[in-house]
Amino acid sequence: MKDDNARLRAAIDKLRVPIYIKDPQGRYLYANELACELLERARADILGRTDAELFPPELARAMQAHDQRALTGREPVIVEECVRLAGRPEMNWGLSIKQPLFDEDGAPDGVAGLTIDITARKRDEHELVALKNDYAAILQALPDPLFVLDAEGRCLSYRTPSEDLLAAPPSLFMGRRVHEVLPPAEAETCLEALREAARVGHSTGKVFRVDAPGGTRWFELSVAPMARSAGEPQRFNVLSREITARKQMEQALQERESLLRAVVDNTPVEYWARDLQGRCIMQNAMTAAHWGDLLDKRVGDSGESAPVSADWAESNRRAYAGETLHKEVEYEVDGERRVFQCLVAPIRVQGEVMGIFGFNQDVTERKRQERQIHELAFFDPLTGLPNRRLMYDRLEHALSTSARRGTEGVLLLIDLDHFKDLNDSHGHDAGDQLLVEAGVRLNACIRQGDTAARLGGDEFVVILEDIEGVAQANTIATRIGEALARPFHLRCGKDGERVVQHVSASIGVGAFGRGELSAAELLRRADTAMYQAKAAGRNAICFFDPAMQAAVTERATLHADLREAIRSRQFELHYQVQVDTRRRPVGAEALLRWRHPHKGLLAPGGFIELAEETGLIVPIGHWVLETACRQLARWAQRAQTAHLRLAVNVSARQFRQPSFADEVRALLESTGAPAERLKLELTESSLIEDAEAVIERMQALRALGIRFALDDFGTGYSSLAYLKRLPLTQLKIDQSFVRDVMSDPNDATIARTILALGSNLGLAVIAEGVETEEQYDFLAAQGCRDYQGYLFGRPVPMEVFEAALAQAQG
Ligand SMILES: Nc1nc2c(ncn2[C@@H]2O[C@@H]3COP(=O)(O)O[C@H]4[C@@H](O)[C@H](n5cnc6c(=O)[nH]c(N)nc65)O[C@@H]4COP(=O)(O)O[C@H]3[C@H]2O)c(=O)[nH]1
Repeated sequence: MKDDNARLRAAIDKLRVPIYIKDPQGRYLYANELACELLERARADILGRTDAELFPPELARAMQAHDQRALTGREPVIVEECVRLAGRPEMNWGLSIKQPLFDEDGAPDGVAGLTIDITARKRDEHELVALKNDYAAILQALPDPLFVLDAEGRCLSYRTPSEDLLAAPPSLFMGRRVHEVLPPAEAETCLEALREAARVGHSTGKVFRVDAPGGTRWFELSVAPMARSAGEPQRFNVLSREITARKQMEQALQERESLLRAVVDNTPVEYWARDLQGRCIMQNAMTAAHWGDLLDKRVGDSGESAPVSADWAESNRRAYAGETLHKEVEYEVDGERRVFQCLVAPIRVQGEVMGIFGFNQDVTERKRQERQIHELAFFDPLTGLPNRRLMYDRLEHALSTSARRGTEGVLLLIDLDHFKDLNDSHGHDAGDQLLVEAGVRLNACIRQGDTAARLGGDEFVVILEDIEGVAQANTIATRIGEALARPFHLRCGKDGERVVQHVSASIGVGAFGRGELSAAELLRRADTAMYQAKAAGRNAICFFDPAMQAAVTERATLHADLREAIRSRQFELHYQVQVDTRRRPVGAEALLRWRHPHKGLLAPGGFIELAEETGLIVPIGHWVLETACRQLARWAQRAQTAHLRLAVNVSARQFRQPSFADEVRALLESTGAPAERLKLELTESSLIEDAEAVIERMQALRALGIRFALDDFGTGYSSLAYLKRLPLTQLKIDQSFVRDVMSDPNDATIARTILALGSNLGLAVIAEGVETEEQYDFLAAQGCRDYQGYLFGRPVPMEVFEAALAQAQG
């Protein structure tokens, strides 16, 4: 027995639980090894001491109080105590059991105690409490309802900041499965969220809807499975967030986008939009039809031609920079050129450019219709010429321009003679053909900028702007009359029988540019003149203005007389002597005269211009050259005259004849005139057109020995560089400079300059129109070597010239 007690005592001593026994006064009677270890004292140091001597006062007081309670209560006291033991910095928790001890008489005999270390459990408990607090705080802060559902979707509990956030009153869903509360499809969505959460650990984004009295409400679920112990059924935390507002916004956006799409897709325009990177982010069906699928592509990726692409790139660049552009472009669609009106503009979000968009509207058809309308409104459908309205418009414009610029113009009113007869005999179709052809001929007779219009029926109007006097008007009117007089080849009847039709025109001319005149008044004048032409037997041109008419008539007469003059050889040549510094005759200039049967001897000033205009100068010039060559040949045979040169004026028109050089060569041959004695006087105007041909022609003649003088030098605009290239031998100072050489310093300077220039270019210079000794002296002082003018002799017939020559030589 004694051994057993000893073994028990040894075992208690070794137990890894602190065990102690105290006497009724609280003195330790026993402390096992671990108790001594924890107090870090030797057993002998502990035994006989009280808690007050071993522990901090507060702990000691508590321990004594527990002991006392056990003794008083006569039953064990179990307390949890927090002890900070020496050598252990952290708090330690112990579960102490205080067993009161009694002697045989039942009197208190002390306390036996043991303490179990519950520090770890206590720490867990603390953490759990903290976690619970956190959880509660999170739940508190949750803006959305949180449900706990089982795997069948039964609501086990819920928590919500407000019942308004619930899809239904709690009474409706608490303890119920989702299928009992929601329509099948929505319930299935919820269950699917639970299944997914069970499978992968969470589920987010599943949306179900509820048709509530106030309208449809949407909820988005976030589901997480709850932790469970073995054998526990699966439960889920389900967060249900109401997203009705977002859904409504999405829906509104979708509706708007659908609306926009519907509009954009059904509007007959191309629509596209690009993001900031230039990629196409939207296109409508029409854009796709024209350009193919552009989505994600940039400008240039869809096979446009380089210029189109460059143009677009530039427009896009400007739109990205914030500009809105409206433009009209033309490009090819399915091999056909079409016109598009385009808008390119920035897409702004809160003021910032986030991309660009554009519309391209195919306006080809509209343009065509507009053109058609314009043509119908302003052009005669038969001939395509401007109609009366457009003619009036142009006439008003011409009148104001001529008033502003001080230029002259005329209006021709043209009526086809006997046109009605053609209509009656060959039908309207033939008449129409003739009118169309007449329109074409009218247009061919006028310059660009002039107007030929059809007033209606067989009446046409031609507006000639900026003309040089009545002569030019008459020339064009005559040309028109001649053009219309050419035969018309028409097809008549069903068989298309060919008919040749001749018509003539009566033309009335009204002039404008001199004083105020309205369009209506001008037209009325032309109309009056046109009736005069009709009255004069048709096929005629009549001018409204009597003075004008007189001038035209006079010109017409002169023209006829000129023709007759050529036929009946009414021309003569007079010769004006040319002298050197010592006033010795060195030659003559042949000058044309016309011995008119009624008007007497006429100087060229009265007819040479008309001869030029009408081309009659060509045969006249030929006669002059031939006569001059004969004269030269005669001079060549006599020693007194063999050295003389003969200068002959050649008009521009005559010189431009391609056959001119051959003609001169043939004349030299046929007459035997010495070429080196012949001098052709050309004016600057003959030389400016078609420079290369002129030079070539001059060189061909120069090669024969013929010399060239440049007449009227200084009055034209020829560049010196060009003149240098011409094979000239002489410059002629125009008489206009010589006339005032003594009184006008400018003319003196010009004369001096021409002389210096001639010397520099190696050209002889002759001064014409020398009338006084002073002029002669001045020119001589400037180095002039040759002269012509009344001072030395007037133009005279050959007999007179030769007599004067003999006298001078004699
Ligand atoms: N006031 C004044 N006048 C003088 C004096 N000396 C000569 N004249 C005139 O000046 C003109 C010189 O001829 P032009 O400059 O070749 O100017 C010529 C020439 O351009 C042209 N012309 C004359 N004959 C012909 C010809 O056969 N063929 C061509 N194509 N044109 C000719 O007609 C123009 C005028 O010829 P004309 O009336 O004969 O007038 C001549 C002549 O009579 C003078 O001291 N004082």
